[in-house]
Amino acid sequence: MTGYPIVLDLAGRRAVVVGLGTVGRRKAAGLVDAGAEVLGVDPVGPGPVPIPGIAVVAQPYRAEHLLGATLAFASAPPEVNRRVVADATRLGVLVNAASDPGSGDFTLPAVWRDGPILLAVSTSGAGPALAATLRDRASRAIGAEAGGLGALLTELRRTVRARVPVEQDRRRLLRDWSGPRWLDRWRLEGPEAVRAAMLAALEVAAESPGIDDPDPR
Ligand SMILES: C[C@@]1(CC(=O)O)C2=NC(=C\c3[nH]c(c(CCC(=O)O)c3CC(=O)O)Cc3[nH]c(c(CC(=O)O)c3CCC(=O)O)/C=C3\N/C(=C\2)[C@@H](CCC(=O)O)[C@]3(C)CC(=O)O)/[C@H]1CCC(=O)O
Ligand SMILES: NC(=O)c1ccc[n+]([C@@H]2O[C@H](COP(=O)([O-])OP(=O)(O)OC[C@H]3O[C@@H](n4cnc5c(N)ncnc54)[C@H](O)[C@@H]3O)[C@@H](O)[C@H]2O)c1
Repeated sequence: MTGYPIVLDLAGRRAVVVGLGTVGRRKAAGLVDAGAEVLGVDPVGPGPVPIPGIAVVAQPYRAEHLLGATLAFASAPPEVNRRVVADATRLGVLVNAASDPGSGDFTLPAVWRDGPILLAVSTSGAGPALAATLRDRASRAIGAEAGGLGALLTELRRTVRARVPVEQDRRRLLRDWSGPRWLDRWRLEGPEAVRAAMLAALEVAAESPGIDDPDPR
């Protein structure tokens, strides 16, 4: 069985990472990338290369460290992780268990981000290194244009909603701008050409409702 993927908004929410070794540091860095408020717990402290953006409690793990957490990550030695999983479960905090994944609530996919685009690949525990290989291959297939095009769409979708009065026109524009030809055009002609063409189509839809795209390349 595979799990249920969701995209969590962790901004301003606390994630507690117990154990800041190789695995815990990777989890903590990914959480910072996602905007979480990260608390690391490790008796050794932050280690020689501190992770920017995380707070560290230099103590052996205690259940109190989980208070106020939205997510917990058990990435210490297995005997500590078992306690983290038990405490988190009792407190209703969802927990990732690095040493015994089946005992926790969720596992992590291999991730690629570019602007608003997020690609996540899971092998459901079959092979984490394979997840990273598939992630690398899929991100190359998506290409370097997607992040820029995504960011432009974030901006233009707002303008479309504000300025294009006819729903059919709005839908036609937004569906068209999500087609693969715009990725190709971004690569061949550059971001400014794409932006100008989209703004021109937006202008037509705003000023002359019901007219087709004048630039349907
Ligand atoms: C994808 C990624 C995300 C992340 O953690 O950020 C991730 N592991 C990564 C790397 C990685 N992990 C391991 C290796 C060494 C090679 C190997 O063993 O294959 C490498 C490769 C490397 O280090 O390059 C060893 C390992 N991992 C787990 C166990 C325990 C077990 O399987 O029982 C063991 C054996 C430990 C031991 O030897 O005792 C368990 C889990 N690792 C998962 C995720 C979850 C399943 C995801 C899935 O199946 O898709 C799961 C179930 C739980 C979890 O941690 O969430 C990240 C990619 C980083 C990136 O490149 O972006
Ligand atoms: N999920 C994965 O990808 C993956 C990969 C390799 C290993 N593992 C498992 O993850 C765990 C961590 O692996 P690692 O390679 O990062 O190990 P590591 O030895 O590098 O790190 C473990 C950390 O836990 C800390 N620690 C020890 N006792 C603690 C306590 N009482 N409270 C808080 N922290 C404490 C240690 O100081 C150390 O920094 C292990 O249980 C291992 O079996 C998971």
